[in-house]
Amino acid sequence: MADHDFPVIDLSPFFTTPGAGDDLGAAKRRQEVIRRIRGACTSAGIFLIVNHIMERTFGYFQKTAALIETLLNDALGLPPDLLHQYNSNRQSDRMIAYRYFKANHVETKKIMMIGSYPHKDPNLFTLLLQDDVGGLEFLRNDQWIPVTLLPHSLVVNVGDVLQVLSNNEFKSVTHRVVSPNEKDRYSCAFGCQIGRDKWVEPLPELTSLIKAAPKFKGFRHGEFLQLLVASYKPTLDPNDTFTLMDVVANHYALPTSKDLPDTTHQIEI
Ligand SMILES: O=C(O)CCC(=O)C(=O)O
Ligand SMILES: [Fe+2]
Repeated sequence: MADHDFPVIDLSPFFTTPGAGDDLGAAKRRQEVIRRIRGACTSAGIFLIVNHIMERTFGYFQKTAALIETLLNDALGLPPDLLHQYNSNRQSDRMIAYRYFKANHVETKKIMMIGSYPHKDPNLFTLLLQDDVGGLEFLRNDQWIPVTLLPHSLVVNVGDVLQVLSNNEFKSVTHRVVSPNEKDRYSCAFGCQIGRDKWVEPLPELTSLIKAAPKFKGFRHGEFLQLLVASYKPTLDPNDTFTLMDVVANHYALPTSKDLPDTTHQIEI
């Protein structure tokens, strides 16, 4: 994927006032947004949104996440509001502010990663606000690709839970942050989470109801999180290899999931 075709999705059709003229045009533009979100989620699992209403508060992230959840719902062709009903308890959502120190703050520059090791987000999706320093990268076809930097944009990452609910239609994206050289980097992540006791399995609307085989067996989210923690072996030793275990693919994929990616990436840091 070349830098210029990183999916950048303009949400302005969702902020026009109904009745303010050209409603038909706005409806078409909304459909086009949903089509492009589907394209981004079925391939890279990551995209940028622009022209949303921008603030840095928890409430703002919650509102934006609710809109994104609706768009993901529609992009999967689900009955209206189904993802919202599945995930109506918002108590697990969380917002984290990060500071990544520039590389020459650490003892050796051989340690490339000091902030975020390669990982997939264990949630429905994450919204990410980053500054202009850069360093966020995602994995596609075994290549690390920098996420395009655009002022006033938010990154949307598909997470593991959405990959399973969608029966592998949407891909959870592997990403990392490479520590900056010149300046410290600041970012803010909002995770659209589910509770630990929530049951996760491919949605019947995308399996039994359309006579498609489920590609994952069901699991309790808390059990999945435990396996995930046990499988993470990050290290600050530059000679070590960090092994990223894809818990979803390794523990829950059913033999029908022929199109699942490789289960383990060996990543040199
Ligand atoms: O700081 C970033 O850009 C990435 C943070 C991240 O990957 C996460 O919170 O899951
Ligand atoms: Fe992440």
